[in-house]
Amino acid sequence: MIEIENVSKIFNEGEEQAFSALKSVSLTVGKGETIILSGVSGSGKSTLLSLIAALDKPSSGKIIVGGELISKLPDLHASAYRAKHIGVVFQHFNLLEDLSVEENVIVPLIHSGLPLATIQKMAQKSMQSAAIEHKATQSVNRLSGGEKQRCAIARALVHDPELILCDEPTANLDRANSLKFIEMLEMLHGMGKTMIVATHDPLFEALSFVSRVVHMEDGKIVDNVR
Ligand SMILES: Nc1ncnc2c1ncn2[C@@H]1O[C@H](COP(=O)(O)OP(=O)(O)OP(=O)(O)O)[C@@H](O)[C@H]1O
Repeated sequence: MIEIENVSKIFNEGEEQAFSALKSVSLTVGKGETIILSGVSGSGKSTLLSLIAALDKPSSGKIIVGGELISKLPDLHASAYRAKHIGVVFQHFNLLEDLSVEENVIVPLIHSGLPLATIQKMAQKSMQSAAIEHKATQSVNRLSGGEKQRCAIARALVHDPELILCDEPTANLDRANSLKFIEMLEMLHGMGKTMIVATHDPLFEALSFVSRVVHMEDGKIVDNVR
């Protein structure tokens, strides 16, 4: 599903403040695998996720997702690739606070060209999967942290992506909500989704549905434990 070959990322390349955030990283992730990316703050986890999501491009190396070379996609194609294949859940949820839950959830479908009734049905289904449909009409700014996270999950799932990327998804959740989030990941794993979760959270250690913990240090993968 994902092949990452000798990927390096240098920020501010060629300038005095050039910084090498990823150093020749190689990783293969099979379809349906759940991978934990671990490592201290600054080790390169978010940078790697953003390259897989084609939100940024590597300085060198290749990233192939589902047979498509995404490391060189022009921006327009990169957003089409995300809209079709990727769901992303961020630490800070990245929701539009003044809009309702349902309005946030349909954002990824705005340019899909699908009829409104279809979009509303897809949003309904996704909000049900994420257990947030009872708050559909409520503004996001009045939700609790756990509810915001469930709204973010509903938005990430609305277009039924095969690949789900999570960046520190439980950093702003209490233990009970973190455990609920993990249950949801397990359900998505059962649906055959491929998932990569960057986290420091010890709750993710030794989960039965996780196939590997990939440990990063200083821009490199130092351990790839099955
Ligand atoms: N746009 C940028 N310009 C310059 N340096 C950057 C940029 N983005 C990230 N970096 C640097 O790259 C390194 C890796 O950052 P990254 O966000 O990938 O780490 P991380 O492992 O995800 O950390 P955290 O757990 O804190 O999110 C850090 O030292 C960071 O300061």
